[in-house]
Amino acid sequence: MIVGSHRRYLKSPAWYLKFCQSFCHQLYDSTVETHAKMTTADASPKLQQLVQDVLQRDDSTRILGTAGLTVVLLVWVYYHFLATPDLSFLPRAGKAPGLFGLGINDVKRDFAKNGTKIINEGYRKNKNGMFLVQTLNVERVVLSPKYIEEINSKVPEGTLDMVEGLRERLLSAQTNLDVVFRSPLHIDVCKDQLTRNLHHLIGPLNDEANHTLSRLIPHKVELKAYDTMVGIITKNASRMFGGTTISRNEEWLKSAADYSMDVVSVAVKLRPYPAFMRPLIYPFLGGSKILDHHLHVAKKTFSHIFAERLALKDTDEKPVDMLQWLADSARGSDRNPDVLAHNMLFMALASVHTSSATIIHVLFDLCANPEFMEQLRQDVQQAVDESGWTLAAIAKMKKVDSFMKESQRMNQAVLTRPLKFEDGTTLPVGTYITMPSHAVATDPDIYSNPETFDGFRFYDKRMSSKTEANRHQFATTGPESLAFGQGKTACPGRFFAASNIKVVLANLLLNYDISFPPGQTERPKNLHKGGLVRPDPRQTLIFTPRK
Ligand code: HEM
Repeated sequence: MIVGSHRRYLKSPAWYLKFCQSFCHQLYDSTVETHAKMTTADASPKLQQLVQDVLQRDDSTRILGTAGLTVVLLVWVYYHFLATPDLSFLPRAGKAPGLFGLGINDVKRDFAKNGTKIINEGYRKNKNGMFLVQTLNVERVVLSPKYIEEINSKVPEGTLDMVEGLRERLLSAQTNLDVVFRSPLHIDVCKDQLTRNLHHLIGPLNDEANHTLSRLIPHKVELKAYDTMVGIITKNASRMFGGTTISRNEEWLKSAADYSMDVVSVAVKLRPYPAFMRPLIYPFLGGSKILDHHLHVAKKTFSHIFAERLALKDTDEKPVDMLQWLADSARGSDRNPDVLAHNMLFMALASVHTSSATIIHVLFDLCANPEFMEQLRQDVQQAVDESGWTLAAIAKMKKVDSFMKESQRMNQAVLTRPLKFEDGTTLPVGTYITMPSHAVATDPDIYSNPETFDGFRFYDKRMSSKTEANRHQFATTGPESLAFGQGKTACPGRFFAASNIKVVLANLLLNYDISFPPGQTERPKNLHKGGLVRPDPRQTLIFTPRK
């Protein structure tokens, strides 16, 4: 029935897609039943039917069908028996898939719904060890933060693959992000030039925030927080990418704001298919055209600029922006304007929604705790009065920094980005490891009254002694603070993220009163899915310009 309809399905992409889906579901359903009936030695009727259907076709279809089925079965066997590391010796949190991964979709559905609870329970039971959990994509080993020190100091360089987890999450082989991930260029420029040049960026970031806010919110208005902040952050990030030419380019801004959601949405649609079928399916997904469009916009926006920037000599005066840092650092096949344009799309993916979600959480926490508003405003005013819009002023905004960190602590994703652990005494090659950032952030052994929002929790810690003064900052990472990942593999853009969010927040505080709509006093509940946490995109805020 299925393989026989092969040629007919091939006539139209939609039919072909349906064919692939039904083939997989048939195979999946059949194998589930085969497993359930293994003890009766009775093969699944659906699987039998599938094989019968193939055998009853004419010769050529039969040969093709049989060959196809054999390949599918071999790949499936490889995938479940040989390609997955054996982690069965570890304790597990949440439901376990059946033998050979059967019933895995139910387990994933359960994780989508109860991910936070599952991880938190796993952490409580295995605080000083590690446990296994089936997440929405792969199985991950969740490590106690006590391993951080050991990983950072003893694991040899190159053992942890920083990109592999992201590759898996974004299915980069199909969504074309492998062009970016095949080299560490995007990580290196963030770690090095972006962070080193922060002091050049504060003035332009402030200018951009002013420009946007004066046009977007000239009078009292109620706006959706999510859309508004994504718009402001995309413009500010784009100002750092390439000055006002980029930050005022509406076509690019739209792609930069939408790209990460669109990539994730394609990855979500592709994931149910076995890896070997994804390249066949991808071109027929609606989302693939949208990703092509974003890439087209990125090339149209950046490729001609990269061609000029690559030609600049070291003796030339060079702009201080992401375009130039990428051009200067690119080697080998990365020295290609189109490849660099693709890198810019990734920069948008890494920076826009992460920073937007952070500032939205901060605003929700501010509106729910308005008693902090005036003190934060004074913190900003004093720093700017003393040092102008400079990096020094940003560093002086310690109360704002503390409020941001407390908001991040309370609204943390459950899992940080996973890493591939290549050696070690316990975990086999190919294991995805991760840290339980939400469970740690709400652990009463680490934070007193963890359920209480205390905007100056980290400020008070910094003020408590000289040795603590430079710790507990928004961009500081450590076993107690996992939102940016850890150690050598921590987010390389976090210092820029901290400064940019502070600049935007400081401008909002100085120029507006911000509140929930009348009658609302509590922040909206976060949306949880599969261990990820999002601020509610439906929530509106009222912005009232201050005299
Ligand atoms: C509040 C905002 C942000 C948060 C919460 C955040 C969080 C993270 C996390 C958790 C990781 C993975 C670290 C790990 O492997 O343990 C990461 C990686 C990364 N982030 Fe950020 N990030 C933010 C903003 C930014 C910004 C503004 C940039 C660039 C301008 C950036 C660039 C990157 C890059 C290049 C990577 C490495 C990606 C790779 O492995 O290929 N991030 N970030």
